[in-house]
Amino acid sequence: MTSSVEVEPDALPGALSSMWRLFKLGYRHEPRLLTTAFVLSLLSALPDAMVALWLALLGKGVVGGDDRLVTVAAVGLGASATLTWLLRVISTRLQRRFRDKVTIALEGHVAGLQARVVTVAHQERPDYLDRLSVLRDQIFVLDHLYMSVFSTCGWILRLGVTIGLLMSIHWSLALLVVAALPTVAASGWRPGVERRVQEEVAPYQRRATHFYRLATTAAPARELRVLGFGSRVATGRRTAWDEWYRPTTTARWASAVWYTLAWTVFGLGFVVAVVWVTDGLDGTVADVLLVLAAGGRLSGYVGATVGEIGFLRGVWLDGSRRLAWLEDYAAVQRTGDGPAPVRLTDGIRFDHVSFAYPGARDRLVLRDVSLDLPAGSVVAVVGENGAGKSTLVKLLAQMYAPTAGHVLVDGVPLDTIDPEAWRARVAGAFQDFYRFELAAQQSIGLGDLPRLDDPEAASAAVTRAGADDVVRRLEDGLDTQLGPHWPGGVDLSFGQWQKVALARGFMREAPLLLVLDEPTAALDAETEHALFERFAAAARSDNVDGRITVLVSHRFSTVRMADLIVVLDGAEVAEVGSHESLMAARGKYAELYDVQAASYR
Ligand SMILES: Nc1ncnc2c1ncn2[C@@H]1O[C@H](COP(=O)(O)OP(=O)(O)OP(=O)(O)O)[C@@H](O)[C@H]1O
Repeated sequence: MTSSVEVEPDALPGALSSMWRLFKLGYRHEPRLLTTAFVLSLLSALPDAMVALWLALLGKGVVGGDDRLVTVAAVGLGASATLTWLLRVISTRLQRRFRDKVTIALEGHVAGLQARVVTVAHQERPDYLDRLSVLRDQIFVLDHLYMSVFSTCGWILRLGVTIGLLMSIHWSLALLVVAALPTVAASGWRPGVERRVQEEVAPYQRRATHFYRLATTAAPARELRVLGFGSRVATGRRTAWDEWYRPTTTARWASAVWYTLAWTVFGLGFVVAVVWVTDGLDGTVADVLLVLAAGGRLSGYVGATVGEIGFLRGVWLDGSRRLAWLEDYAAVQRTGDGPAPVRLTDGIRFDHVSFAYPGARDRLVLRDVSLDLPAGSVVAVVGENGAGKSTLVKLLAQMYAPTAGHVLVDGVPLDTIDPEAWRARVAGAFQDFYRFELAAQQSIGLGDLPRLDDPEAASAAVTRAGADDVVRRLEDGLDTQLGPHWPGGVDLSFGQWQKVALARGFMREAPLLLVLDEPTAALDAETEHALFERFAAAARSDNVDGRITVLVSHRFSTVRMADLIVVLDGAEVAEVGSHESLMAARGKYAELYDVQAASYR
């Protein structure tokens, strides 16, 4: 068992180890394609690198009048050209196949990892979102890493052959590579600088994208028009875009200057080498031709190697490091492995629980909360907006672990229980529910995966959620496709979607914890009241498992029927008790109740 959900690997893992992990992943999915693509990309490098040798031999043959040598060199040149083309075509086709297949595997892997993380911090923390945005939005580019590594190896092989050819004239010509070192150094250093700048300004890029979506998608379209802030959105996008673009281009321009300086050094070195072979070594025509051909190609190869390594470090490697980080993150998030209880006998206890959201550690959202939720009870949580009600519910559902203190289930710390086992015994509906645009049967059945396609279970859940009227109006009943974006799909009103979400929350028949976090906010007060009356009655009569129902609501007419009411105020528990005892105490609850009751008079 690992210790805590709060262990978070903050730094991105090393580049080489991340790349190695990505290769192992590719090999696991496509061993043969990966190996063949790699070997072919090496093979296709060889004939190209040999061209310098054939040119030198051709020159020597022509100058010395050696027809045999001319023929050999000409055949060599022809064969090199043909093989370079042929191997490149085959290798490109193969690589494309490998990329298609590995992209599908990678997408599945990343989606699986993100869904497997037991907490939701990585989807709520801005710094993690920035880190993961590349993986989420551009997962398809990760497969370029493989190609980039293959090409880099190909270019390095060409470089090796070319240096060997130069050394066949004189060993010191290998020093030409030293003149290329500044270009290598620049390509190792500048992409890192550019990447850091990009990471710094990533929030602006996300904001620009957010504004773009605001301006171009259907959901905010009505408010955008009625409130008339369309032009503000456009200006906001422009500003965010500038905030992203300016530092990015400055860094790119600085890189361009450094690269130019580095290449100037190489150019000078090349000129010195040619002059030295001609004058210093009194080289033959073949030597001069070889140093010209090989040296010229050397610059091309160094350029390509450096460019490829730059891409590799700047883009592709970065993606693999993010993926490795996500893998580590998902791995340490595994928490308790203990079984979930079969039934609750005592209940759930908050023992001096404090909580601050990751990324905002200095702001306690819950402070030293101690609370007993007795088995079999209906508990209502009330408090003003932002008081911490939903956060309390998130801790109960193990979306987060407390920053301090413990949540105990029948005396057992919740973080020692396997989150999946615990969540299998949790059911509920939330105010920020998701509209699953599937057939109604599945949109509801998702609430209990093993019974996804079970119409009887879905119908029972619909009745429990008081959503019969919604299903009755659907032309094909539970078989109706929901969501206007799909063929034959119907859209529902917000309240109807909320009832579908509520039915989904009621799919599980014997949860130990039923969480209702303002799931009926869009329904009228009377409907909500009637619904909760039924829930409360069911919780009291048919509750052999000691199920605890936790209800978050702003409506006191609903809240008053709970056995226990918890009043949160400023991150702390202000009061706990039944409606009657809290009214008698004339504290915060009575004050809030009276305000609401007065508005109904
Ligand atoms: N993911 C998050 N990251 C950082 N802070 C958060 C996050 N979610 C909520 N908060 C903050 O925690 C505080 C409590 O939020 P919470 O959603 O628990 O309140 P609530 O009582 O449910 O409010 P409401 O009645 O409006 O739903 C708020 O100040 C909110 O800004």
